[in-house]
Amino acid sequence: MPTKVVPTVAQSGPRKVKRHRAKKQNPEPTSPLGVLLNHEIPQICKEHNLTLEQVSNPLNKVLNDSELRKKYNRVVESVEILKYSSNGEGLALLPHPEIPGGKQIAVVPFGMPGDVVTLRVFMTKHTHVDTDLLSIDKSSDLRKQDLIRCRYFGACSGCQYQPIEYEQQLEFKRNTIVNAYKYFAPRLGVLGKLPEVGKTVASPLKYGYRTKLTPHYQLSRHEDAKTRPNFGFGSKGRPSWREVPLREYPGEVMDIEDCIIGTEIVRQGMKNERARLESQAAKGEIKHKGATVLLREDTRRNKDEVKGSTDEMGKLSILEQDDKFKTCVTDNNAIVSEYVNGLRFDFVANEFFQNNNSILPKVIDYVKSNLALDKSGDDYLVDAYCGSGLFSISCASSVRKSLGVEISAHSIAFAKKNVELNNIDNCEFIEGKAEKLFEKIDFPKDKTSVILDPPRKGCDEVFLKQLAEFYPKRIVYVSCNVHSQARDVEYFLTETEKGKDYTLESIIGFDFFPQTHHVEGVAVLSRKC
Ligand SMILES: C[S@@+](CC[C@H](N)C(=O)[O-])C[C@H]1O[C@@H](n2cnc3c(N)ncnc32)[C@H](O)[C@@H]1O
Repeated sequence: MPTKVVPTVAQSGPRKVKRHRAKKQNPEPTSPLGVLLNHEIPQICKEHNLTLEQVSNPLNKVLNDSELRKKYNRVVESVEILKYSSNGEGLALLPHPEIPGGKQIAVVPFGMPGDVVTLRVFMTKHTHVDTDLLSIDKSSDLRKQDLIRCRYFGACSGCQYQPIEYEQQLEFKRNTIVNAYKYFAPRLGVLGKLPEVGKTVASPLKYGYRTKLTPHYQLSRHEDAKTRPNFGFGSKGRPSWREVPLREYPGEVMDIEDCIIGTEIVRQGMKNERARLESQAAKGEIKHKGATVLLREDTRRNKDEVKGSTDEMGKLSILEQDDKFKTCVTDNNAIVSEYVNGLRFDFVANEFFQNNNSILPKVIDYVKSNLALDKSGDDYLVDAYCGSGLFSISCASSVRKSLGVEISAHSIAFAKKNVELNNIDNCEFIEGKAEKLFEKIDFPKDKTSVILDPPRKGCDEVFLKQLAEFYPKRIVYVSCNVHSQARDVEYFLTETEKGKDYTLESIIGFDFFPQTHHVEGVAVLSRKC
């Protein structure tokens, strides 16, 4: 006889219902989500006489009640897009699904201010809802659909601004900077210390400018080893407002055969690597479940030096342009070369280097002229966060001496090599955190200008305090995150002892990434006495 199993008390007791609890969102304040939660949502509430409570959602209830979730995850028609977020996504107010007369704030990727749209809410957060754009019922005056050049625009997460005239894109980017200083440097506004933000400087190339792309692939659970996985870029939700070709098993990664913001040789590299993945799949040779593939343009004067991505026949893809030879490198550790204003810069393929070569001469000219270097060449330069030496080396002929500091040992090694490659002898580089330069520096402060070009998170307070103590005559702050730049500039001018002696002379954007929401900010500070 089989043994009878008597349930224990715990087993026979009432089944515990697992309750979901929403995670508290605590984004980095200068990240796009931080800006949305701390500034853009409160701003919309203020403009529409709403309190934050009036637009908040009972997230824990929604997570634990499937009927309620159906009520929240719904299709909403006739929604007007009010403005862009700093991330290039539309922001709108929706009627609240539970509270009569109440509102919800919706984030609508690909929605443009002035559009009236139908959308689907697919995710509820405490503060707002995430949505997919289903159709545009009335187009914004700014929307020019015939400008869209990519068949994947409207689902791919890479570009936001393709249907917008280029001049208008520049104006949106200027507005992002205006808002960044309003949100992160409010005291400068009150003290009357904010100059008017200048007109964003255009990129010479509007497409075909990106010297680096990083498509990825991810084997989906539905795919057998012999099917090539999608190879491309992430999708932004599941919008259906535009017919975008999707493969049978759309995953997080969209299948994209070409990216028209890439340079010609990088686009060729993308085709080659896709074909390689196809043939590896056919042979069951895909080793990794997923990977990101580096595609980086390499430019050489000497054809014999070129190495890079090969086509299906195993032939090196090579492009001859302006007496130079371009290839697309896929090896993260390969050494690549770029030329800017005739100077050569070598660096490791997966280390930082600016991604839009066409705009660099304009940026360097602007930075150089705002360093206000003495024509006699008697000035000194500090290049903080110097990477492989782009700014130091570009300014070398106009200064007596420069000192660069950089945390990446690889980049420092290449900065030193680039000095030799360009026959320069007045640039020195040290490896370490930016503040390390103050242990070493002996430049006369009245003859020294400083370039800052930190990563997205900006500078830290320790560094900014020491910079103020060092007391250089001018500071040119280049930044890929205008929010952290605004925060740092305000801190420097108002919280450091000697920062109060400086004026914020100008703020301007450079369009390193046309068709996207990104903008590079350059702020110039000069010492009054
Ligand atoms: C935006 S890149 C600028 C590089 C260079 N100015 C250029 O244009 O090529 C920022 C650089 O800061 C470096 N970095 C990050 N944190 C740092 C720190 N705490 N101190 C010094 N360098 C840092 C990164 O390695 C990166 O090379």
